[in-house]
Amino acid sequence: MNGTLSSQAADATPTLEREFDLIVIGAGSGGVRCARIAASLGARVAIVERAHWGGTCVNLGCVPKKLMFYGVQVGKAIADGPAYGWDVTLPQHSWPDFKRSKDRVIERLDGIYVRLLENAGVALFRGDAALAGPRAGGGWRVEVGPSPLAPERPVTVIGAARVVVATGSSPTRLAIPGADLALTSDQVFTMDDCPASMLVLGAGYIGVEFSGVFAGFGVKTSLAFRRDHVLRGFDSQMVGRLEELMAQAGVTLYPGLEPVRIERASSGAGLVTHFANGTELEAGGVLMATGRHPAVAGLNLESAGVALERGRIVTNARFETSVPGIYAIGDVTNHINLTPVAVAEGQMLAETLYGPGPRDQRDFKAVPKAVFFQEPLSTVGISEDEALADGGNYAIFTSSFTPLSQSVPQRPGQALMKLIVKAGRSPDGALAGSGAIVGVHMVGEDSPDIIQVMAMAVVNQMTKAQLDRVLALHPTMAEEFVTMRAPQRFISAGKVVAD
Ligand SMILES: Cc1cc2nc3c(=O)[nH]c(=O)nc-3n(C[C@H](O)[C@H](O)[C@H](O)COP(=O)(O)OP(=O)(O)OC[C@H]3O[C@@H](n4cnc5c(N)ncnc54)[C@H](O)[C@@H]3O)c2cc1C
Ligand SMILES: NC(=O)c1ccc[n+]([C@@H]2O[C@H](COP(=O)([O-])OP(=O)(O)OC[C@H]3O[C@@H](n4cnc5c(N)ncnc54)[C@H](O)[C@@H]3O)[C@@H](O)[C@H]2O)c1
Repeated sequence: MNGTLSSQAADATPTLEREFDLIVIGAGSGGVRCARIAASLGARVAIVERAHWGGTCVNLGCVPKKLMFYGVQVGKAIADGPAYGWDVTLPQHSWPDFKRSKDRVIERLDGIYVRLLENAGVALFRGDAALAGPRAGGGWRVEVGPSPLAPERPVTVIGAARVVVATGSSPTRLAIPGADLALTSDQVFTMDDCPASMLVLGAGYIGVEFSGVFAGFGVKTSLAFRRDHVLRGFDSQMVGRLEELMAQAGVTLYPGLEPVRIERASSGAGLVTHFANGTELEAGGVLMATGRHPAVAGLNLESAGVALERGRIVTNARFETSVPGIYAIGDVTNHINLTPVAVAEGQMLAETLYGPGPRDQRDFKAVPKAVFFQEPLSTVGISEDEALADGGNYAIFTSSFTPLSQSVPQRPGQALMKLIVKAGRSPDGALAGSGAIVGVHMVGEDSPDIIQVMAMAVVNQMTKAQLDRVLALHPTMAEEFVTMRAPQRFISAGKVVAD
């Protein structure tokens, strides 16, 4: 994969071997985009990757997770088959078979990333990168050493006027005894088989998504979390609906539990997790989904003077760190840890450094998000909780219904959709909800695709009155968003004023 390095001498002496205009550390979502665009704008670019081309999203994140999500949907479709007249027997899911298929797709994608970079003229270096001090005449030296996937590589030093740190983030393990017995999401993607039961710790994105995957693949699944509800920062009514769907999907929810210790079960091959209130839960495996931390270890950032704050690299709006010539993008800045954000940052930085400036100004305030549970929760803009907290006037439109697709197999579970609209007062003082659409939320099938489109309305400040001009496309789930007529309630000065 790494033609650039194959011709290097096996001499371990770190001499300045090649010079570039830009060195990008980390070939993930942000780094690859930044390197490709900078090279296309005429810069001489090197990219260093210690593990997988394409980074977390392609190898240990969004893509394999979405393949698992699809795998679960296939199982549901097979289960619905008899009700629709198909003669099917529900087979057992085979994790090893699925893993082989998934790995083939990821391997192909890794190859595509290498070709994209090479075709753009970027020099690829496989190894562990660290800042190695200033370069004579300005800029920085970067040392590329052995890494777990390139253990034999000699140390190379390359130099450039500018360095972009795009090293992403890594899973965090809680500092509790036995934490090493638990898996992280990285290991779930690479494990050869899945235990018959799984306990997931932590109910953020990864905890909720993997609970849906395990339960959907027939694994007995429990989810234990510290707070009263899953997913912090989302609209609480939507979270409530998601929790109903999680329970219907067979995920046992254990709120209010703080893990304190994990140990091997005395009987069998399972693990017992102990919680602060004395509760003990046993399962074949434990997934620790308790957050991620910026990947800054070993980069020598402190000795270069790069300012960190709670482990993340501090940058300004131009992605500049505290040290001239060193920039940072993506998860390592812990800004908004999503692939499209890292990609947009990489593109904007390359266009700023080697072009006339960013071609487009992205809106980082209304970022569409989806949590890919079996019925995903998707959202853009403000939640009803935020509308209540900000003291303004809002109209809340909702629609709750059983999707048509579920009627034949009589599968339980209701979709929920919500529009949050700025409200004004008519001359008689009554609230009227026809202003800007500031929040759109949905729990249900296809919600990520529907919310992606509705994000256009929020980002471009479309009004509810404009949305009302759109005819429905029938029969679809999405049509509910253009057929909501009367608000369920208004919010004014932090209070619900009509229901
Ligand atoms: C399980 C999971 C599911 C996710 N699902 C989604 C989703 O559905 N949608 C979404 O938008 N986001 C999702 N994310 C988040 C998304 O993957 C990240 O926000 C995104 O990958 C960040 O891109 P990045 O370029 O900042 O870093 P990364 O993609 O993490 O890339 C950083 C790269 O730097 C390399 N690196 C680190 N240190 C060094 C070093 N010293 N030398 C050389 N190389 C180094 C790493 O090996 C890695 O390849 C998910 C994340 C996880 C973990
Ligand atoms: N669909 C997506 O877009 C997607 C999917 C996965 C991950 N991501 C990105 O990756 C990031 C990381 O995901 P994540 O799920 O690892 O993190 P998260 O921050 O979303 O959730 C972490 C969970 O761990 C819990 N936790 C933290 N410390 C704990 C402790 N000491 N004891 C018990 N529980 C504790 C938190 O309360 C929370 O429930 C996300 O914030 C998101 O930006 C996005």
